[in-house]
Amino acid sequence: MTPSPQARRAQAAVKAMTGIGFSNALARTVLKKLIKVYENNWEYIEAENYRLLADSILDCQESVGSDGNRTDVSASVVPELPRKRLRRNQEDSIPSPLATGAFTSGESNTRVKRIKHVEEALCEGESPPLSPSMHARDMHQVSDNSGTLICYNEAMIESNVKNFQERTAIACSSISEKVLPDISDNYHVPLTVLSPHKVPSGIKGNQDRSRAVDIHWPNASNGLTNANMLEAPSIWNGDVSRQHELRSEPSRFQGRVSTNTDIASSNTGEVKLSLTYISDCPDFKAPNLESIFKIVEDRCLKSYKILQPDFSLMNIMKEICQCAVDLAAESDKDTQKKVRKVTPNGSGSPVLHTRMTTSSSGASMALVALGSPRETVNSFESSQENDMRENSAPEPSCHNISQSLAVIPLQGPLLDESDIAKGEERVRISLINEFTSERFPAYFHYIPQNAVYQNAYVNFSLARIGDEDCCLNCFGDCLNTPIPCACTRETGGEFVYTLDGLLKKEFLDECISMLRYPDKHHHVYCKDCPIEKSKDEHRPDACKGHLVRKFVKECWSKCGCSKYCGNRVVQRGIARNLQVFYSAGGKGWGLRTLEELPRGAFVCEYVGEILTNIELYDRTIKETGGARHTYPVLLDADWGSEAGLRDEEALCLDATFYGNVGRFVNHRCADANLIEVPVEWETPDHHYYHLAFFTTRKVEILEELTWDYGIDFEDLSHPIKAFKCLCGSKSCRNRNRSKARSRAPGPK
Ligand SMILES: C[S@@+](CC[C@H](N)C(=O)[O-])C[C@H]1O[C@@H](n2cnc3c(N)ncnc32)[C@H](O)[C@@H]1O
Repeated sequence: MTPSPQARRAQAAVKAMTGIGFSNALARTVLKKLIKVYENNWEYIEAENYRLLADSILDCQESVGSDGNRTDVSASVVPELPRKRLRRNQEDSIPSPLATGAFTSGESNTRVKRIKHVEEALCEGESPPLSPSMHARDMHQVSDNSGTLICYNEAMIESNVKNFQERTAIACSSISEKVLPDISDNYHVPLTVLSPHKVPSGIKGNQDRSRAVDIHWPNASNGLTNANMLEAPSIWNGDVSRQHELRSEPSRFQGRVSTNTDIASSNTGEVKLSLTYISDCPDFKAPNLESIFKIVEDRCLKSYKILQPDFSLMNIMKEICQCAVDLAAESDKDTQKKVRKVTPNGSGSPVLHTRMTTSSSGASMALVALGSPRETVNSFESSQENDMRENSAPEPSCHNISQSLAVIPLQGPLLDESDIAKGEERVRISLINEFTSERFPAYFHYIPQNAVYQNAYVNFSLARIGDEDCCLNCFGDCLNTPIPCACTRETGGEFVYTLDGLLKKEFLDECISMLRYPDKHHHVYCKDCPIEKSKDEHRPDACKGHLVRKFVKECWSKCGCSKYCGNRVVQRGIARNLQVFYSAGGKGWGLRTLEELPRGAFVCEYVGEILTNIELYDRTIKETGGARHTYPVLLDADWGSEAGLRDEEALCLDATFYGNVGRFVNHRCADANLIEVPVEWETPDHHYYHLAFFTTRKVEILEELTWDYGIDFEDLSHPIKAFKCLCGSKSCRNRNRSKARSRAPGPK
């Protein structure tokens, strides 16, 4: 009788096993279990010349412990069904050690196969299928003549390696040809060093909340340190769910190297772009990433006739990130037909925020994608699901060296919809989008007070505050004393606040008039204007003039009054009910009030990083080619009063990366309901001061808060490109170009 196909396959499997020295009985027993567990799915059993079967038999042999006691074969030997075959493509190109006949049996065979098995599990992100009897010492350092292959710490093995992040050491290096003589070198060289706990250099502040990622670009010639290699698996953690082969055009170098470029995204929202070299040439060295970028840029400039002088591959990378964001938002729009109200704990829409930062040294870069990882994946899910199971992301392994660019999401919620200020303000400030699927604004770090970025000279010292600049002998509330204290010197011997904490009418009127009708007010002209210098350092134009602004001077720590003194309004922070909301009409996110505000009410400060003018220039021009809208505000209220302002004294506030709710206030030409007023307290020196928003009129509940950025929409030479104004004001300067006026360079 002709054996059934199933029987024929079983016979072949057993024959293969006896052929390499296993007993017929054991092979049959284990095979039976495998067939059962894998539900007759022979594909797994037959793969790589029955590698799974061979490994299971080896484990079975070991499970007959050193004490001679046999453990239950079904429980301990047969591995669980594999969840995903992440490296199938690569494995296909690598002959199985069994197939090559490189190993016979015995200890070295067992060891190498185990290594391979563990290594495969690493790449798949599964816990390595260590048998319970495997001794920690076996894996603590598995090495042979070729050097260290894999190291685990004992604790991890004992806990059956549940979590890769608990791993303290996994070091990989190439398996030498002595060990795997016929394995083609498959260079999958990581260009990146990924650490989810590092903050990009150049970014200061609360570092552990930021949880951004540093991506370094080591020279391939330097190679990766083992430490570098340690981190990659924990990030990918095996749940790569989606992979797109962007291009699979093997470009032949010296006839023996081909490359693959893949994009993969994981269930946790990571996006990984990887460039894989496949070479059978033993001397092949992966090139340095910067050189690759340079060549690609040159080629693009030539072949694609790209004209922008600031074209760079990094910008293209940023574009890719931006497209991912747009696509995610688009795809969500399609799936959500109705507008949804975002509730604090509600499940939101897919959104991926991207941001790039460059360190001042330029040696490292970070591409950070932020958002709701699960949802990000959802946005891609429907169409490509099956592809992803088949084509999985190549992962670094002992015989693979990988080069990759990775976009890593921050873990956990980034912005809290119930309080975007993260508890940093006296009041909660909620966030809502009733119009689009965008759940959060682009990433920024909330700070309630200004913070120096790097070089700005901001010196707060009690010694620098003279007796004439504080009210040492006051007590309680200065506003209640019959004679105005020394702190009113700046404002002509009068407090500018009413007993209700509002700006007095006369003071407010003058501030408004100054900004709305600048030509009627006094200007000063710098000898060496920092703005003009930042445009052209060697041949700066003459200063266009700066308004001499009116300052509010609040009492402070050196004063004798209490913290609740009526002359301390801005420094006590936000007291009104505000909300960040998605504004209709194309202006993006904005700020509105949830309570009625009287005229002259303090709303919030404009908080950001304190930068020197040069730093601002570097940030906006050198790093982004001027294409990005940042949020800089010049602190030029007193620039003209000093000849030869030093760079570290010509300051501005940039709320792009760090800021408070002030960064959401949109622009309105001429008749905005907020006005920015310079306020000093910690220093009498006007290089640095606070910018506080006060209402110019009564503002209704839910009304959007706006201020006039002072943009000259006609000044096309300004380094920071203006946007197309959608303020809707009758006096919009962008629409009535002839009426456009120049105030401070904009956006201010
Ligand atoms: C300080 S931010 C305001 C918050 C911003 N809307 C957001 O979504 O983050 C300034 C940016 O908002 C947009 N914007 C503000 N006012 C606008 C207006 N009147 N018309 C069009 N866009 C505006 C511009 O993109 C500008 O660069």
